[in-house]
Amino acid sequence: MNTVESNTLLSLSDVSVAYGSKTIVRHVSLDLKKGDIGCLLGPSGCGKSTLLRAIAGFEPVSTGTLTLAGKVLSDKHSTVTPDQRKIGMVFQDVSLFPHLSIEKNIAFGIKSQPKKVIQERVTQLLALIDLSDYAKLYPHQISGGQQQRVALARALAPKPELILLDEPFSGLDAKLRDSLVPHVKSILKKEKVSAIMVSHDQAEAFAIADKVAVMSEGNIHQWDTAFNSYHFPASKFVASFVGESKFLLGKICCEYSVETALGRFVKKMPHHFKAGSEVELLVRIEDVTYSADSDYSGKVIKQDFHGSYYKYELQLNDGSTVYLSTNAKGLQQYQIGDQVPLTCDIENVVIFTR
Ligand SMILES: Nc1ncnc2c1ncn2[C@@H]1O[C@H](COP(=O)(O)OP(=O)(O)OP(=O)(O)O)[C@@H](O)[C@H]1O
Repeated sequence: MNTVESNTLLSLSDVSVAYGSKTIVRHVSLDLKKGDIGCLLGPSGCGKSTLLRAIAGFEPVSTGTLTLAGKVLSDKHSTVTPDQRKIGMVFQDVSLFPHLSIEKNIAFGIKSQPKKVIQERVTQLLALIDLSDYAKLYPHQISGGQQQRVALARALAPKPELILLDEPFSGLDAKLRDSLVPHVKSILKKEKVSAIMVSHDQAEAFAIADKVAVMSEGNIHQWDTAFNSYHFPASKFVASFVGESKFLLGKICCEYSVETALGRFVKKMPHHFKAGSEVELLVRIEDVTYSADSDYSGKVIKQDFHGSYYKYELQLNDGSTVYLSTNAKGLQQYQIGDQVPLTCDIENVVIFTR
């Protein structure tokens, strides 16, 4: 067995999942390394939870093989039951046992173990989630964020090989989420447990995950680091779902460059389009800036206030549009219909077929 294989904890090979005759997850393959956190990221209804439920063992696979630590959990012929999978789960609605104290909630999955072992593990987990002083309280006496940490500790108690988190932060307000996401990440890393989380929020996925699977309509478009998903999107869907971006109409000039309404852009590596091909070029909001003496300009067709910045949508002379953001403290603000001089500076030129 080579190093790559021995480092793999969870492996999905050509996995499909169907409800009756309706296929929801389509031929998905991915490997998750031991200790890594993966995130299934995609719009509502794309099949994230269905895939998570198949990993947990609540849904059978209709094609492919799912293995954990080299052991087949599901294939077309057999399936290991959820309780035999050594997988812990944390759901969006925390579902702690209301009649049990925090420490008894955490101990729930290990109650058949010797008393001393239970005590040690619960004490260790209470410290890990920063709730050592809350052991005797009941779920209704602690906040939503604290309840979510207890749910995580309860799932971690039996030392599962993998933790599955289904939208664990979506019931929480934005500020609490911002502080809880890095906290949960550090808990998972300290426990050295691998995890797969489901999210439809890019910022949340990027903040927690080592690898992100960008999904739509049951397909994984890209299973990669957050950095690569952002800077080297594998498909137009990934490019548009991750980050704030638009696509410029373009025409290929030679093997390195493309001509657009905001000038010519040159790739570092040759592309594979024929000269003359009509294409689309990814332009992120941060690529476009105001530039007083530019030869290029766009007309403001939309304006949104985001507190610290304004976001404008500008139409170029060929009909394509780009985003521009300006610091809301600045004096320079534009009205609908204003013509704004622009430059566009793109670090990694990403081109798609039109
Ligand atoms: N038990 C079920 N029986 C039949 N269809 C289902 C079942 N559960 C989910 N679906 C359908 O499968 C599709 C994918 O649902 P799923 O919950 O996996 O998506 P999701 O990406 O997790 O969405 P969300 O972010 O809204 O939770 C949806 O069209 C949904 O209606």
